[in-house]
Amino acid sequence: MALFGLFNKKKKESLDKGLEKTKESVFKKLSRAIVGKSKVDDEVLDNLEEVLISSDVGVDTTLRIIERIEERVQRDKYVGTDELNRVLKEEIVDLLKENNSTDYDALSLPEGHGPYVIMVVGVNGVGKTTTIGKLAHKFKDAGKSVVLGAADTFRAAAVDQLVIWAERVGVPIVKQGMGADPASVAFDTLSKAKAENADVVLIDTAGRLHNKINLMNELTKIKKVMQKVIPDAPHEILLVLDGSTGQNAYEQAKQFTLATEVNALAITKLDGTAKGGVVIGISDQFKIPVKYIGIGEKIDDLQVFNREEFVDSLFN
Ligand SMILES: Nc1nc2c(ncn2[C@@H]2O[C@H](COP(=O)(O)OP(=O)(O)OP(=O)(O)O)[C@@H](O)[C@H]2O)c(=O)[nH]1
Repeated sequence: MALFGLFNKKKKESLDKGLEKTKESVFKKLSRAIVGKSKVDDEVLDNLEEVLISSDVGVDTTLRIIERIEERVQRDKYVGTDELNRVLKEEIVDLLKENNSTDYDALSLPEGHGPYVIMVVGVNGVGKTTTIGKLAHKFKDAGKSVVLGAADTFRAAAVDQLVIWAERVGVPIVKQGMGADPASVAFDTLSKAKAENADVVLIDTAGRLHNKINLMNELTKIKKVMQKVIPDAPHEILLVLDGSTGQNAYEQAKQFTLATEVNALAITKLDGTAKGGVVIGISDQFKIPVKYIGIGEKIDDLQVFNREEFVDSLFN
């Protein structure tokens, strides 16, 4: 229990530190929004709307949050500005619950399932390879056997980088030469994982967005070939987005959700940006749960997303 408490404390400290910039910016704006006001009225709500939109929460999600707070003000008759932080936290957590009603442990996999296959997608440079490395480390730490598949064969550097991560974490990797067919790499990876009865497979893919049809065709082909080995693979399509790109991340989410059935999100580089609000907006807008957040470059700087912890860290 004491050890668990220590772990949680460490996790919270890293989260607070990782979200420092967003938090500072939101806090400053919020203080300005309520200056000289003792109760939440229309003017405060207008200001709050501006705060959320300028914090990259997105227009639609902001309006949904404001609507919830308006209802709350009507119901409770009086909401003091000193309560605004608490009310905001509660309403945002409830909103995020709509995308994922149960609190789950992202690292605990279905029992007796065979290899759990995660296909990782996202454009170059968002932190895909790094996220796969960190995730492999997390699963390994949780006692799972992991196999990596280097199906981003478009750039030699991408394979090399994943090899470095595999060595660092101490997990096997399946690769072929540069320019090889990504679907063939995926096939080999799943065959190895199945033969060795591995717990988790993480497949890196090339995320070229220049042509939606190409992207769709490529991802569909990889999936089809995977299903020859494991019929219900991939179990998870994890889209990695760079949180520091703000509105660009929304656009990428739009393109990828049109191209394939994304069912989990990892949002990276939340450290060093004031745009952390994207986590709330993207999850709400696309109705896809955020499973992981990246808050630094080091191996331990990936956290399993917890909406209460996140919102608490942002608005405290
Ligand atoms: N600060 C910070 N940097 C990160 C995070 N995640 C990844 N990075 C850095 O972002 C850069 C790009 O990460 P990669 O993992 O190479 O990105 P990728 O999407 O695989 O890109 P390609 O390898 O070019 O396809 C690297 O320098 C990483 O160290 C994060 O959460 N925080």
